Amino acid sequence: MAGASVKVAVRVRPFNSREIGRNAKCVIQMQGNTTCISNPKQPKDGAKNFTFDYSYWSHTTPDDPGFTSQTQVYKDIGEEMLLHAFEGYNVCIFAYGQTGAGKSYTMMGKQEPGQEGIIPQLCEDLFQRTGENTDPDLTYSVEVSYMEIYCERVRDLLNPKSQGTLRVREHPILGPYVEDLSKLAVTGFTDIRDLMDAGNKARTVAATNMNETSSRSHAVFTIVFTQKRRDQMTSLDTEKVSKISLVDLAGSERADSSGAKGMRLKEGANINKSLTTLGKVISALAEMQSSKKRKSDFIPYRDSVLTWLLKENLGGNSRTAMIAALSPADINYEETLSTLRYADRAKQIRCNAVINEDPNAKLIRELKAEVERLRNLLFSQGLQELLDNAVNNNNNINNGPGGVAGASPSPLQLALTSNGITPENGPAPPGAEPVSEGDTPADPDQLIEDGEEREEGESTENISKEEAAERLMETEKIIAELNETWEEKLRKTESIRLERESLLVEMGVSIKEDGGTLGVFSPKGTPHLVNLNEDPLMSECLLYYIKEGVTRVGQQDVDIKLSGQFIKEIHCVFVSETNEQGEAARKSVSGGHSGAVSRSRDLR
Ligand SMILES: Nc1ncnc2c1ncn2[C@@H]1O[C@H](COP(=O)(O)OP(=O)(O)OP(=O)(O)O)[C@@H](O)[C@H]1O
Repeated sequence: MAGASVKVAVRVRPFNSREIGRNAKCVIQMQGNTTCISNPKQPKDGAKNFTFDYSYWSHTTPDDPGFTSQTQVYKDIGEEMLLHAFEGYNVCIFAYGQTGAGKSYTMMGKQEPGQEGIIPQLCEDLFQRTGENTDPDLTYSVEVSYMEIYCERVRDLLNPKSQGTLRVREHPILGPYVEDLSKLAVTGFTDIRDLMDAGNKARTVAATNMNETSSRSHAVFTIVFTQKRRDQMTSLDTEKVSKISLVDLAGSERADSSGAKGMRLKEGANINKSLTTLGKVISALAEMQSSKKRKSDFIPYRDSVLTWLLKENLGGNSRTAMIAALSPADINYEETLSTLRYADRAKQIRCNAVINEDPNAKLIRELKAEVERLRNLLFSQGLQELLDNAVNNNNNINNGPGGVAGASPSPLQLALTSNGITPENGPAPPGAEPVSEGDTPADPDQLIEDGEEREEGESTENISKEEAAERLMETEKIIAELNETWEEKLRKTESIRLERESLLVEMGVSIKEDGGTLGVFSPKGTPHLVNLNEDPLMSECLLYYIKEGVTRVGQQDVDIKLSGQFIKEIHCVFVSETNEQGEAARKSVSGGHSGAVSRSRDLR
């Protein structure tokens, strides 16, 4: 398995209504695994051919023999990656492409038969397979996290309490990770589907509140899949843990072609920072393969949060697949060509995946050794008294879980803070306000600085007492997390679920079914209107359900009349975001609009 290439697929979608309205021409052709793109402006320029592991033709309808369905894409890519996860490898599937090219459709899809994307199909398949297990010595556990990276900041999509930005940190043993990102225990497909829905909803709501659109953020859905086998003779357990990372990247269009201005342009620059860095990482990895000269420390993983967190998946310990989503339309020729080139480069990346056998025992051993080293260091700096206190009181490290990680401060934390050791960038001191957005951004510049000061895996010999104290707390917290029992994880998941539900009700984003009324409710007078539009360039309908009656949106009155579960009438005039020429597209809607209702059903 070592040295396997990144699997690369491209997929072309049908024309959307805007493209049909403009009489768009299809510039993509596919034959076997070859994709051909022709330049609409310079037919003489000749067509360009690219070969990938898969070229998926989804431009037509299922009755076309060459058509590739959601099921087929899952079978080729999702299932293969899931099987690698069962073998114990880390796996990653990421979707790349211009806004509206079909990334979310391929990854998430729609909640309609035959329209589910890779993520729900993979989750269902995972539980189908684990449910078929008849070996009493083999048990499985599944944990899920879902985060969004927007403008280089990380948000937890599953934990309503986590309102601000999470810190991206580096641990000398574990590598890059997101501090305090919730990892929720799930016991079946329904659990995971509910979390997926909750996360998608949180993503849309957050985007609406901040006047963004979800196409500007990267969404990373992670499944930690653990297989535990009991050896009857020794009564010892061995574990294989694989991390399944499923990534829906932000739209890849360049700022100038999306007509972005002002704030949008700035956002674009930040998003492009992640995507540009991803491009640089892919190029550097490809070059490393071809020249065999450069060392991996040349790869600019640290230059963006996205590449830093996906480090293992890009050329490291992972089996990785990339799906590039293509627009078929002539108007998008330049962007589509650039997507094809990007995908072509990704083909050259090779990853060195290894089976993650028994990492917990090894990890805990290594982490304990690290704690020992750090203690010795603090001891040598005259902090013996502090350490004695901590050792006497702290049973987190040596005697199993002393409580849920991230809950109250440990005796060691208290001892360190009472001795005035609260490192500048360390965890918040006990009783401190939660980290608010802007306080500790996951700033890649900071990551670079950190990297310059402390190289990966560097020993503890040369670090200051502040750093040692910080690292000690960090390691202690990680050990507590690793020691958490499955029951504790389930309890934590349930309490977060209850919090999430009550928060959504408070925010007015909930579904109430009293005699068929379906919508977004507002018990506290908070916004009645949630914009669930995913694609600003496709101006079919920007406004989604609300309460019956007139709602004022900016300068607009939106008048909605309901009939059972259907919007009977909707009257409004709205100005969409800029179209690709940078003009504001104005459109009025009136009359019945059942489409809006079917989208609002996605809120369920
Ligand atoms: N293969 C496909 N078959 C049918 N419809 C598709 C396909 N791919 C995309 N679409 C439709 O095209 C629209 C845009 O797709 P999608 O939202 O997946 O784009 P995206 O690349 O994720 O955009 P964004 O960057 O905004 O998230 C959606 O309405 C989606 O349902």
